[in-house]
Amino acid sequence: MSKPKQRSLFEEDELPENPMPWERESAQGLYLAQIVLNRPVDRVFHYLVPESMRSVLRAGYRVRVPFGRGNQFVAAYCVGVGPADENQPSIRLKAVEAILDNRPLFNAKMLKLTRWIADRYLCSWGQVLECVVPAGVKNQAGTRLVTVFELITAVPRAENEVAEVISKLPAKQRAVFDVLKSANKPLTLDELTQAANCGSGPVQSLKKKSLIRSLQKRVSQFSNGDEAAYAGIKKEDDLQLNIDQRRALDQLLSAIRGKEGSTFVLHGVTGSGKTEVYIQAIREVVSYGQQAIVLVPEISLTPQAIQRFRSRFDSVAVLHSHLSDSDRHYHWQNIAAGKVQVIVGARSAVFAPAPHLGLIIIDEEHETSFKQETAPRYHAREVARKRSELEGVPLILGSATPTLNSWLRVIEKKDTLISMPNRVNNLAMPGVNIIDVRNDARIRRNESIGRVLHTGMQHALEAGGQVILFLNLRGYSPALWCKGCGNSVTCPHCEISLTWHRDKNLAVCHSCEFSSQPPKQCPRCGAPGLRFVGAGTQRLEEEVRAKFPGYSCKRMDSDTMRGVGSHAKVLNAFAAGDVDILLGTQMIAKGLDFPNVTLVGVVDADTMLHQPDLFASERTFQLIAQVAGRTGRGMQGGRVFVQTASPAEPAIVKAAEHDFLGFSQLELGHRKEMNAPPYSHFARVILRGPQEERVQDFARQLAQILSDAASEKQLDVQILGPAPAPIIRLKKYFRYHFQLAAANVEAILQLWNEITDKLPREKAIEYIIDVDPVNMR
Ligand SMILES: Nc1ncnc2c1ncn2[C@@H]1O[C@H](COP(=O)(O)OP(=O)(O)OP(=O)(O)O)[C@@H](O)[C@H]1O
Ligand SMILES: [Zn+2]
Repeated sequence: MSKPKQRSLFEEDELPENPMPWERESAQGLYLAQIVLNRPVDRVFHYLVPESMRSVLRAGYRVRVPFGRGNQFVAAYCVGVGPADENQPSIRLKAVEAILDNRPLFNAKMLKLTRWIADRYLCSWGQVLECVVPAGVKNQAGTRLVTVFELITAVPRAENEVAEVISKLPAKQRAVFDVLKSANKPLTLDELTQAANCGSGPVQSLKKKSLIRSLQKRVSQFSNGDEAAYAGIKKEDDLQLNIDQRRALDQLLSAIRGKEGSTFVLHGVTGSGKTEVYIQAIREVVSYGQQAIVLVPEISLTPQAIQRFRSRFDSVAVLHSHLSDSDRHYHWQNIAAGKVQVIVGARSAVFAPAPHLGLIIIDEEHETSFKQETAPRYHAREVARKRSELEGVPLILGSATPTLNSWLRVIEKKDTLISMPNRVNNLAMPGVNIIDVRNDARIRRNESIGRVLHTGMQHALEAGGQVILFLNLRGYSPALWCKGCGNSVTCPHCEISLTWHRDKNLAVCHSCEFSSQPPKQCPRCGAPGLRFVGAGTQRLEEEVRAKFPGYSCKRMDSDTMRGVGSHAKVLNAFAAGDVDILLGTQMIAKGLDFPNVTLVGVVDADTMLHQPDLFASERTFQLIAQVAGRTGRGMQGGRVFVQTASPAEPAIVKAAEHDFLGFSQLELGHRKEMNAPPYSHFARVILRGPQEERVQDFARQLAQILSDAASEKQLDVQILGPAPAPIIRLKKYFRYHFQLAAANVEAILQLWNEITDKLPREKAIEYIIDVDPVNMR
């Protein structure tokens, strides 16, 4: 693998002042661009820079180059330019064919950051760069090329000659000429003919006389989405901070003023007012003319959350997944031009091209959606950490339930803890009751709402409060079960139970979206009469409507929330009190701040618990603590009922006690014993292919090679597995996996880099590597 040379990689001013003799020599001859492509191979290619591009082309530009034997033109990224060095054979070099944008897409810091991601997550630089630039920017969405006309000023003719030609122009041509002259900028044909009140003839004549010329110009036609976004939003003053908030802010301000690239873990209980602290910290950097990036989970990009930022700052760009290419391009340009104060967005907003970044914030830092599941498999938290270091700006990781990863860094004093242990306005944390449903007659009858939760809901609703019910399974029933053979019906392509969606009468695979009419007989044993067992949100909704007929109920899950704006509609209705009971999946678990919610029900706390997953306990704790946090945010207080069949489970008990410290101590103890993350790093190699045996064999082969290489190179990396992946069959492929485990991630990276070129290939078998995986399926 040819690693790029650091010397001429970034900006020209980083070149050594006194080049070596051979460099001086070749500098007179060849000028080369270092080019990376969106391919899985991490290699830098050298291309000649034609004379005409020399003064323009720099690192950070997107270019078009001929590639491969057929010399197909492909888009690629220039990561460095400079004179060829003596090792560079000059013959047979191809040349850059075109520069694709009129300004570089990356500055030196972004190039360093993306190079770091490629190294840290074992993918190619080109893949990272490709992922960082939105499609709308690449295809220049929302812009078009138009022909414009301008005066030719530098004419190679004597001035009096020109004056004479002009004085002899017919009236209409003269009018066109004068319009252009007084406009002092290029005009389109329409603009020109309208202002000169003529047809296109005179324009063409002037062109023939070489007095004017036409050229192509790219113009934007962005619809001004921002005005609409700001319509109806009243500007609001910052709140008066309470003591905890004040203390938190002061700590942050001193880091901001000291230009420290350090990380703060803001551990504030649910409802402690973290957002207000973020806002006032942003206020400081905005006052210096700098920008702030706020990362939030996609599902937390609620209208309520967006409004909180828009009501405080004049220009907030919200980057969510429903943006059109053109809107995304518009925001990118505005951000790059420094016109945006605050960028709020999901994972990929960590790459926002803010020119004067002052602060990065990650809210709900425990969310797994900050990890990207396709190449480049980066974690936005780690990328943000690196970016903050490179830019010398603080990073804030906020959560009521920080990850154990972040928490260990606090314990080890690598990051700084800021605590906000109390809710605002002296509100109490809600009381949480753990309900053991093992002996509940209703649950035994296959209902979802047990006796205690039912009574609780009744009281809350009668007192005029609102209720949130949380269930992490969508669909009607998560399984179609056969009495005959005791199996449930699985997807024909995946080893996953089909979920019955009653509204469409379809059995759906939640992994590959395969769907079919539910079979009448068991596909395995042929017995008739399959039973729908268990409950998802659809069935829960039905039960709620039947049991609480006088109250209005809305379901929020990815089935009901497909349309753009559907999310906003339901939340607005809930805020207005038009909805009494809101039920749903993860979507309703985070960030919502509705003071009238007096009861939260966790319908089944065990769904997360029994996953064959290292993080099952941590996720269960986070989820319950977060859902519980949605209540007691007003003067009426609030209660939480957690239904479970494992009432003694520490993750559940600690969440019920709002005891993050206790939970983290316990769980970190376990992890340490097992030498598991965050005490070690994992990289997961996942293989897939159409034939199980061959996938298994190949997995063994790879694992052996890696294990041999580790002992040969004396790298302290353990190979765990291979074993069938928890979902052994997915989308028609059989899957096996193994882990590389080490105390330091560098050892894993080094081992992989040593061996990756030498790994065998097997037709029809693909494999990937996922460093610091969060998804173990
Ligand atoms: N200093 C303050 N005075 C009065 N109200 C405040 C103050 N700070 C925040 N609030 C209000 O408290 C509520 C909770 O704040 P916020 O949503 O920021 O909490 P949070 O810490 O982010 O909670 P969660 O982790 O549950 O999302 C909001 O309605 C906010 O407007
Ligand atoms: Zn499937």
